[in-house]
Amino acid sequence: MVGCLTGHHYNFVLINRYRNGKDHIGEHRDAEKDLDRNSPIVSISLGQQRNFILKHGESRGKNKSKSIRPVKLALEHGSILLMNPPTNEIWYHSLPPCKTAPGVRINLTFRKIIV
Ligand SMILES: O=C(O)CCC(=O)C(=O)O
Ligand SMILES: [Fe+2]
Repeated sequence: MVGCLTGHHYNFVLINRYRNGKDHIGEHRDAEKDLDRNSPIVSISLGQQRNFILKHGESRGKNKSKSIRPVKLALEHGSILLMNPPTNEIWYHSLPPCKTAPGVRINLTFRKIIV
């Protein structure tokens, strides 16, 4: 299904389970060894809605060289988010804690690894 929707093939799925709003993931770029940089990364969200934040790599920290505003996306149940290349090279992403989110969220990310 994800392959049909996006026109790409994936051979790796990472599943994250966030028990409640305390569980979170800090700013990062996806950096699996041998991740195919030409393939989109597809994220499917199930359960509790949470915010997903994208921060431009040059607009982070004390020595930032640009002032590009972060992008906040509310990932609701059943949503599909595509990070097309080169998004993951340029932007960092995170799922911050959220006090008002009591429920469980499951996230699946489909990726392509060069084998
Ligand atoms: O849960 C999410 O929406 C993001 C997960 C993520 O960034 C990751 O597993 O690398
Ligand atoms: Fe990630």
